[in-house]
Amino acid sequence: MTRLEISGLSTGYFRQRPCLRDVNLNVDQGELLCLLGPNGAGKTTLLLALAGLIPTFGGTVRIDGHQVRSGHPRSSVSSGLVLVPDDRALFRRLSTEQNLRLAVRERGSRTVGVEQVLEYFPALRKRLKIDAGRLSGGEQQMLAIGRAIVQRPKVLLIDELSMGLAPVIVEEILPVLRRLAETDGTAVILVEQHVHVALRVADRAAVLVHGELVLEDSARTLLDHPDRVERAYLGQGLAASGRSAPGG
Ligand SMILES: Nc1ncnc2c1ncn2[C@@H]1O[C@H](COP(=O)(O)OP(=O)(O)OP(=O)(O)O)[C@@H](O)[C@H]1O
Repeated sequence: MTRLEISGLSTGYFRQRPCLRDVNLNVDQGELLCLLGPNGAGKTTLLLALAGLIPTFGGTVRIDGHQVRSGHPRSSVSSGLVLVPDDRALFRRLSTEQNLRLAVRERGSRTVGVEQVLEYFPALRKRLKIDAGRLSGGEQQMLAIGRAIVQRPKVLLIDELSMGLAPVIVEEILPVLRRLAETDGTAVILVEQHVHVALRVADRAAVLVHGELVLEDSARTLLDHPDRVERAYLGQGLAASGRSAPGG
């Protein structure tokens, strides 16, 4: 079943000069899609638009068939969409536990308890009383995703999951997203700069270049044919962007 349906979406920071043009993308219930693309392609912009944090200039976004009001973060949140931004948006001076409890309180009845988050991320159990600002980068990312999990998102958007994290930590976090998709039916969009890592965990991948989706296929197919992703990037100069090459 299609959970997230993006049709003809155009968005950006200036109406006269949209960064994204006519984006069409569907994500199914329980599906994990990785969104790839070189620097400045518009990946973050797409997530911000879906979360209602920047305006859209055309097109529609639907979750479970219901249209989300564009440019209204509350409409996105009440439709079940949760964004984990690249800065992780934690309350740094509140403890891990307070960060989680606040997320429970913000969302009311549809939430899951703190205990369930600790089942997903046992590493946080010993850090409950520590201020979020004093956690390691990996723990902060776990907490940020934990705050999202509390809200039982229908659609979960994660920007730059592995930024600044050791590979071993990333390997600990990614299976949680898989589990969330499989057990709760969450549709996940993961923006990830390590192409190979992303393709290994995702069901499907989409490559955004210059604000347009230029490639969409199953992650398995693209893992077997990394040249296709490479070619999509190459128009934008993969080497110059500093991104890790597919397979790297
Ligand atoms: N606040 C802003 N105001 C104006 N233009 C912006 C703003 N943020 C981003 N842009 C521009 O929008 C375009 C898309 O940027 P975006 O950050 O979405 O790309 P990205 O694919 O997420 O790149 P990266 O991987 O480097 O984060 C770029 O040309 C960027 O310069």
